[in-house]
Amino acid sequence: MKNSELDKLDEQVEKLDEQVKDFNDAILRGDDDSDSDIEGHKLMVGLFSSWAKSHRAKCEMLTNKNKKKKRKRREERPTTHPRNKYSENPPDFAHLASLYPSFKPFVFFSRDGRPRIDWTDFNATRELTRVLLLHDHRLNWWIPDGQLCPTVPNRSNYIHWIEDLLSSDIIVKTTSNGGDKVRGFDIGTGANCIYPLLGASLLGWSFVGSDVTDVALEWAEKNVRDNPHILELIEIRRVENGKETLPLEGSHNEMLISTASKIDLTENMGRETALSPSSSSNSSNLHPNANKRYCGPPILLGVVREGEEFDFCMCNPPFFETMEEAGLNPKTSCGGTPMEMICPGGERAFITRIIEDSVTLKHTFRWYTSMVGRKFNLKILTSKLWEVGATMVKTTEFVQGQTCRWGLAWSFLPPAKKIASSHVAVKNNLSFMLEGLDRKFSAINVLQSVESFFCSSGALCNLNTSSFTVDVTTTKDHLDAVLKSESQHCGRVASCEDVQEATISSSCLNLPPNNLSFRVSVFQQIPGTLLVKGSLQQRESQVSGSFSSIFQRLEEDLKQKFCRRK
Ligand SMILES: C[S@@+](CC[C@H](N)C(=O)[O-])C[C@H]1O[C@@H](n2cnc3c(N)ncnc32)[C@H](O)[C@@H]1O
Repeated sequence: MKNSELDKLDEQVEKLDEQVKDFNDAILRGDDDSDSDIEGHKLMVGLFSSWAKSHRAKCEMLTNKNKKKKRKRREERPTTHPRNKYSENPPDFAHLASLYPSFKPFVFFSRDGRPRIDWTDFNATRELTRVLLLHDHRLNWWIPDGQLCPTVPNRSNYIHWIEDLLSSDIIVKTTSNGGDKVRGFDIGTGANCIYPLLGASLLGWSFVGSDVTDVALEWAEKNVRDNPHILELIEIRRVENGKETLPLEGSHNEMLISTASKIDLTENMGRETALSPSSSSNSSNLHPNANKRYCGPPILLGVVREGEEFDFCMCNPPFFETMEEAGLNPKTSCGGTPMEMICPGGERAFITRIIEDSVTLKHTFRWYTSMVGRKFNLKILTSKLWEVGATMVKTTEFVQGQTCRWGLAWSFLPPAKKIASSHVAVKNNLSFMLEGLDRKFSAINVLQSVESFFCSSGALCNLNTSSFTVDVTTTKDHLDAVLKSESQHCGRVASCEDVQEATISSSCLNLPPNNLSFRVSVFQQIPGTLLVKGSLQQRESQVSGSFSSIFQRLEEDLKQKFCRRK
């Protein structure tokens, strides 16, 4: 409700109150109307007045609530990746216009004096992308009219997220790929070839970029050739279309098949997911496209060559099923032809095929990743990944203006054994695996044990069985007590691999003066394996050392209680 509407309600309440006053005066004066009439009117108006007041109060409460909700949503929204060139310095249109005359005609100044471009003008968005790639990345770039035009800040986020995945220790590192050299595979690189261009110029990665259409292949190759400094790093590869064809606009439904092929991933998945324990398989049947299968050209299988290995694959899939769906955002014009934007079954079918391929290709890639356009699909795809035995599934959110997309990553490599080790002591997020769990133990038993581990020292704990989390708040004294009591198990602790950390005593810890608040979450990985994650709520670096130590103690405690000795 707007403030002007609240003002109107105020006016009405005021008028009704005035009428009640008039009636009171009339009664006091003993006016001609019979007393009972006046009393009746007064009662009615009085009732109206109190109804209007309570209605007004409710409206105000709702308005405030909505405002708070909106503010909270804005604050909670993840921002640009911190290493993204544009996170602190968004593109300065006026400056770019002064440097690049071809960009100048597209820049205008709004009433508040800020330089703007018309996001619904394809030529403007294409020219912006061209000058940003040239100015900030020294890349020569162009695409023909109507082809999908990428926004540089947004595409950079995906590259930096992959960089994070590759540098994290959550899955074992493979060395077969020649040490530090990173090699990626961009599924559907498009005419714009944006990911290989950014990955090669920002980070020196090499790429295979695949595509199916002549125009994409021709222009991707041209964009690579026009940048001789990274020419050697990028190979553009044609996907042979074979017998299967991409849909013509409006005719895709006939091309969808619902019968099982080599692995039927469209079956119900009756299992909790790490993303949301409540996103059960049944939800997959709510969607009209639940069982539609991708039947276009090959994606990875048949395109990746014998003996090839990659650190990652990435994909900005054709998100939509129809062009009507694709053109839903009237606020921007980033182009996009049917071949780029749509596929039978939409993104869910396309990514499901990547998952199927990954089950066969397994360790050919260290990380498989894809963008996902709908949160609903993210949940379903995450379920599928656990079902097919991925050892690790990670998700993230990419926000660009009003558009929200998700990143999905998975791997079949073994998770790294000891994640809470000394070199990650300064991190705010820690995790470890509980492997070889006895059948009789579930995630709930582990959660309860986490709760009693901290509660026994007087720490405040809040166990939430629907989100599978325990929120812990400890004071310095509680923390001291936990660490002291645990150090009594020193004989056992000292015998474990990470002697360096196990010998830390509570007295030599730099305990934080204030409370330490963190969340412990438990996720089902595969049967008999749980992932335990700890997220520190504070950002101060001085508390993360204590957090790491306490988390290490928790790991020892849980492993002793739940894991079978090998
Ligand atoms: C949404 S566009 C992404 C283009 C570019 N990567 C980007 O982010 O702007 C999807 C691309 O996938 C391509 N494509 C569709 N099916 C494919 C397949 N089976 N293998 C490789 N590319 C495919 C389309 O031709 C299109 O260029």
